[in-house]
Amino acid sequence: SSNNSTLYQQINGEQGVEKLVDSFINQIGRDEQILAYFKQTNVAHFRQGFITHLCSITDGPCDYKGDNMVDIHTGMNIPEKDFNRVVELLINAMDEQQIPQTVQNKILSRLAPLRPEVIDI
Ligand code: HEM
Repeated sequence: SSNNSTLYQQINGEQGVEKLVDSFINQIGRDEQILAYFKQTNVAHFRQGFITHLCSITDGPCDYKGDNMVDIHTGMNIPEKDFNRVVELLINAMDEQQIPQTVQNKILSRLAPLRPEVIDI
């Protein structure tokens, strides 16, 4: 059982997080509706920031030092529908990386509280 390991270890550490974020970015690249939000984005910067943030919220050895979620997403006016779509794209990426369902659910439950920091601001 992996009950004694961090969520970060359960997604295969640094290499696992990098692969997951690359799959996620690929998913975004194939979704016109969501891709539109990223038109002005430096993808390399987004990739590194998302990797560090994910490492941090899965109790990995990272300290996310980027802007907070509210500051980053303010002015994007993201509706709930698009938030839900991004969650779907992340699930697709986790499926692609064959992350077990139980582990996926734990990751999603750590992202859920951030919802009000991202939606409609
Ligand atoms: C819980 C959900 C979410 C989390 C945890 C999250 C996290 C992040 C993080 C950590 C970054 C910064 C990466 C960096 O350091 O540059 C970022 C940037 C960004 N996010 Fe989110 N995000 C979420 C939901 C969304 C949604 C739903 C959208 C759009 C539909 C979105 C659009 C963006 C865009 C466009 C950027 C890049 C901003 C820029 O160009 O500087 N995010 N997000």
